[in-house]
Amino acid sequence: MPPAPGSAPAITFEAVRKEYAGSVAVDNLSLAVGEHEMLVLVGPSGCGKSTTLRMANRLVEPTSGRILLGEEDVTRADPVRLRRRIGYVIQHVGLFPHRTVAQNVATVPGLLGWDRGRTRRRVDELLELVGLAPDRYARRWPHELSGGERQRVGVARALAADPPVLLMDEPFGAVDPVGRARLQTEFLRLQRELGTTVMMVTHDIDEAVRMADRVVVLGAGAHVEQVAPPLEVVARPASAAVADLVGRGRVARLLALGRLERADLEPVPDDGREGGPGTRGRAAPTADGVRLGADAVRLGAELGDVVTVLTRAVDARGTALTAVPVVDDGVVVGTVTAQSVVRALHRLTDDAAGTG
Ligand SMILES: Nc1ncnc2c1ncn2[C@@H]1O[C@H](COP(=O)(O)OP(=O)(O)OP(=O)(O)O)[C@@H](O)[C@H]1O
Repeated sequence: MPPAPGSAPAITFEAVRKEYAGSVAVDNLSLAVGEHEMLVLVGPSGCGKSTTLRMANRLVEPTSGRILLGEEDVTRADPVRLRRRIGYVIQHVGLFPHRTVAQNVATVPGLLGWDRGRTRRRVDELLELVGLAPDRYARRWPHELSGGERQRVGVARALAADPPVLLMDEPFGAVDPVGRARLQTEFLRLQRELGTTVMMVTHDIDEAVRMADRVVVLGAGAHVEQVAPPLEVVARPASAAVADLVGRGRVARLLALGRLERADLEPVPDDGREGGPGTRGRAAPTADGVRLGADAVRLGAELGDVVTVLTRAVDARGTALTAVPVVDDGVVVGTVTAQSVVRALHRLTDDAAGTG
């Protein structure tokens, strides 16, 4: 979610600059992460993503500018205390090899001086949350886990003391594509449930558009090319650099993010026999060219799902149908064809260019 009007952002970067030995990694970054927001930074290698993230928990000190956590200036906060309030997950999760899964997850509660009972309950709860049954996993050692399981333990460890803010640097980078998609979905569920504010770094635009409330596309020196919800970044790239990043597979991404609207639909055909002019709007009519039932799609459906239904729809004789009814609240409100999907793609992209 973008920051709610009037509420203080969870993290604010104000004209932040970072130089390493005279070379500029982050030039002049101003950015705000809303409370409970999932903000994803994406951009080419070396553009300053990790440096940006690491300045928020003072693993890296800014050369100039301010970073606020809520209203507190992190550059003045005690770094150790700060890091207990901010969870941090990195690609190769960095579990302590000589500590069990439970001991790893209990790291921050231990530092905070929680008693054993409370810590144990929290560890079990967190392991359940990330899908690792405590009785099977709590006593295992990191080397006895798969890469995906290690990553889950890393997430559980970062969330153990329920930090309001979580920083994640390529958290799923080391996991295979199938495991990765599952972890992304589960992580999003967890983040929504806990309301954690997350700032995440990835170089994978698909991961960014899949997970973010807002995507931040960065160029060299952490120059902000665009900050917008995923659909807008894909449909309306704000610069050539963003267009480049989303260019390959853009249509597939638009299909995954865009939804079917009334303006995209064709009328219900009026064949003069069945229903006549009154066909439209009636629940489940049957008319030639429009077969209702399994092949209807909902208004608001994901465009990709609409295409799937369209490519599979056949009539009683097995002949491919070119139009599929669209239902809203149990009422047929029109039909969708390949042409309607193309129209929807134009709507999404033309709107952006201010021409549609
Ligand atoms: N400790 C350091 N000392 C000197 N230069 C550094 C240091 N850390 C990063 N840099 C440089 O700062 C720039 C930004 O690095 P950073 O790791 O923030 O980029 P990134 O966008 O996260 O890259 P990647 O996607 O490859 O991880 C790079 O040019 C990098 O070489």
